[in-house]
Amino acid sequence: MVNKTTSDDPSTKNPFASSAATSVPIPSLYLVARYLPAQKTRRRLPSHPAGNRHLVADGEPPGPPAVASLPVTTMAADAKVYRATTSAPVNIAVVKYWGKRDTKLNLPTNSSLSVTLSQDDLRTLTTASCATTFGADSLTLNGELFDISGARTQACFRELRARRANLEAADPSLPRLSAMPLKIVSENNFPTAAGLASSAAGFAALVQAVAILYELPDSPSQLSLIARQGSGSACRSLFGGYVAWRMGSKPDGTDSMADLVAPASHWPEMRALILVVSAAKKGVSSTSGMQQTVATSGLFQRRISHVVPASMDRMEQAVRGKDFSTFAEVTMRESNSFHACCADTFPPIFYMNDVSKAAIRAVESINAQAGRTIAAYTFDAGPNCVIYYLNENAPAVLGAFSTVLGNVTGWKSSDSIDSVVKLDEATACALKDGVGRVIMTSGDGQKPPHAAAPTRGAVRPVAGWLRLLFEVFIPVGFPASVSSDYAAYQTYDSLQAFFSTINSLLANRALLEGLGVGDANSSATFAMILTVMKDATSRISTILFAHRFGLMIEADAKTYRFLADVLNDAAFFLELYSPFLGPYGKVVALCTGEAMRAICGVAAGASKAALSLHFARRDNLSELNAKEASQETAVGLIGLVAGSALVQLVQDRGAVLCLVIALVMAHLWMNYKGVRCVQLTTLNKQRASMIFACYRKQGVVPSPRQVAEEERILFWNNATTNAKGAPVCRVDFGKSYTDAMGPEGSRDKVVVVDGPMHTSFIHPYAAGRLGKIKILLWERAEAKHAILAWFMAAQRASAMDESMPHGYGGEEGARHRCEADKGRQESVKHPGARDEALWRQLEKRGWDLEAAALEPGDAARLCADLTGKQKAE
Ligand SMILES: Nc1ncnc2c1ncn2[C@@H]1O[C@H](COP(=O)(O)OP(=O)(O)OP(=O)(O)O)[C@@H](O)[C@H]1O
Ligand SMILES: C[C@@](O)(CCOP(=O)(O)OP(=O)(O)O)CC(=O)O
Repeated sequence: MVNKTTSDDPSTKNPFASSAATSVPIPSLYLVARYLPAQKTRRRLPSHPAGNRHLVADGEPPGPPAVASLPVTTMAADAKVYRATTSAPVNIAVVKYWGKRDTKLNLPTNSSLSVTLSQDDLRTLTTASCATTFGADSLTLNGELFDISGARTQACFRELRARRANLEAADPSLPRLSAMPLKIVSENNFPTAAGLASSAAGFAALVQAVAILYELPDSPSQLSLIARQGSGSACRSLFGGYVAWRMGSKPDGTDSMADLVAPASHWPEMRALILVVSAAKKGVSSTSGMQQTVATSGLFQRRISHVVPASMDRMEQAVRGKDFSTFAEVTMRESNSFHACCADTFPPIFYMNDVSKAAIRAVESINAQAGRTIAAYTFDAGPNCVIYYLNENAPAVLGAFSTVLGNVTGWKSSDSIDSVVKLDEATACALKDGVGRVIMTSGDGQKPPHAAAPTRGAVRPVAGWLRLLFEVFIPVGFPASVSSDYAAYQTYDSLQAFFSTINSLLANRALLEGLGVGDANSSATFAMILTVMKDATSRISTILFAHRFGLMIEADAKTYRFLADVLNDAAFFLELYSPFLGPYGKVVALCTGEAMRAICGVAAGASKAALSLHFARRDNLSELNAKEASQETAVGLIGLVAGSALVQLVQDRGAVLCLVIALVMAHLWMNYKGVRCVQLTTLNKQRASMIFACYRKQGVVPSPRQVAEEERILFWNNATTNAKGAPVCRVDFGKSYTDAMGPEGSRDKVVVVDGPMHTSFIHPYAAGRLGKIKILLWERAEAKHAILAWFMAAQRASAMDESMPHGYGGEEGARHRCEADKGRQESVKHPGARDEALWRQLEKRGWDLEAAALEPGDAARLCADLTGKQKAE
């Protein structure tokens, strides 16, 4: 698969050219290989809006990751720039590599084992190019030229060139890339040389990018032999998941390579929290530090002969058996053993500082309070702490740290953060002072895209195609990068798109017939007028609907998403039957159908945007939208093929009608199932009422999933019921003071009650007529106040009946409540809107208390004037 591009091609603009600390999700469509005419690449690329600090002399920033390059046959070899891009993950060892037995070949004194971290959060992005016109080999790292004369980089270049040269010798038609100078441009989106394994991701990406460029057929293990020579730990970054580097015993190092212990999918619950204590370059590099240890530490000898072999065995078993407690114990012991050897080096090396030690104390305290090992710390050659934990323990582990480090950057959703674990004062202070940033990530690190380039005409293995399909249609980092309801919703959404495509084919045929195609009595002028009218109706409907309902869609996204398709299907029927109507009937049917479709377009677009916002968990909204479009397009294509066959087969009107009815049913059913499984966490009127009713009855807040199961998609009855279960009141937000007070004649019956940041206007209940509570929020009220006001109104309404027409809001209600409370013990008091327990549970259950979904539309606010009276704006 070849993409011939020029620098004018937008895809050559660097989507990643941002500051080194920025974390940008990596697109997973890796099939990009580029052959650029040299004169074109010399033109500067347009500047990146965020600044082009990473653009290099000839405008070749890293582009999107790639896996394959194919030979170019149309241009003279010396007129081209060959280029490939890839990305590689960071790995953090749980059994540490420390010490070399051969410094030239980078052969270790012990085996090691690591967890590959997610590329969504930490990655190196590298572009390798070669051209005869390049002056010499070069490496630009994070925007600056980097010295590549070192033996390790040279060893990588040499090995890679030798392998390419072998390919060229076997097939003389291949361009002689091995003879061309190499230009490497690389970016790390995390601190370099600060003990966060930048050399691992850096050399893995370099080797992989050149391997792709050279189309080397080598496996990751074979490439790990080369990456190892750049930096030992880099050999493990050529794999995702849990990876061992076997030390080997051969003097030439041909058996010192990495292999996969278990893929990330084997233990996908693994998470990592990194406390960035220092992003500065460390004082003693790993390379020199480990050799000082080898030369001077007595402890080190025991480590390599006894400690590590035992650790490797235990760790491999722990990973295979998904035994976190052993995994954690070995991880922490290993980190301690490695740093003890550093301290035993003469002169001693200290990579950890007081903040690192506070992090260790924090982890110990978390484990002690949990009563079992739920977190494990480890430190590479620097003070930054990596804490491994399982997703199920995220609340306890993250909660403990977020309580003290809540103000540093890097926290993702606070959904599951619950601070049950408390850190002692001294530990908390040390962490607060010393941790500058956190990185929340997981052990689902993807390996770099595989370099084995398919030769032309070669058959891609089935697994490869499946992976490619997965990457094209599924968001990067799935399932962690999306909410848990994403997969189910998208499945139903794709199915509904399939049925809808077939339906639209049938409707289109009817539409053409409606316009007069195949009708000898119809004229082109009639068809044109009809088209113009349809178009005008569509545009006007779009504008009117967007104006009237635009603000309401987000709060009731599920309802509007479903309604959109109901309208769409109604439009199908109108179009389908338009050919049987007279000219005026046709005009009315087709224009109405068009208006419905226009409204469907606005409602579906806006509600989909709200749903995507809910699904996106890693700032990946745009990617989700793009993937959604891809999914729908692909399903639409399949639908087109199936539909075309059906349209041919089914011509009879009766059969068409039956088919359309069946398809519409299937389409609506899929839609209904789709929206049903979405577990929105915002509190709209229905969800807020359901939650509060449940809390009042049972003292517990239901989860978003439980609410989603019960929630009405259409026809929600918004009347609040009283203790006897009779509907007594409607609660709503007032549009203005006049609206809240009601008509002049009945204002004397309205009871006005102030609450926290809101005022309720209570219109009494009477037999046969529902009461009404209108809420006006005060100026500066926030989403939480709106929710509280809603709960308080529901609570007031719950006591309404003939004897208490204003519920708890009126005098009689207040008296009643006081007496009732006096007679009751504290413990049996009815749960109420202001209970701390309610708000704690709301947060714990993951409800979003910051989103203003209760007050769709233009919200009115009360503000106090100078005389102290209140008025609505
Ligand atoms: N993107 C990159 N491309 C090529 N080389 C890189 C890249 N990033 C880092 N390196 C190399 O790795 C070196 C840093 O390695 P070093 O071992 O000192 O730190 P680290 O890997 O961040 O920490 P540790 O290995 O202790 O976890 C850099 O000086 C550079 O030579
Ligand atoms: C502490 C470590 O991170 C050491 C990493 O050392 P490097 O791989 O950076 O060393 P060189 O081979 O000299 O480049 C432990 C580990 O990753 O296993």
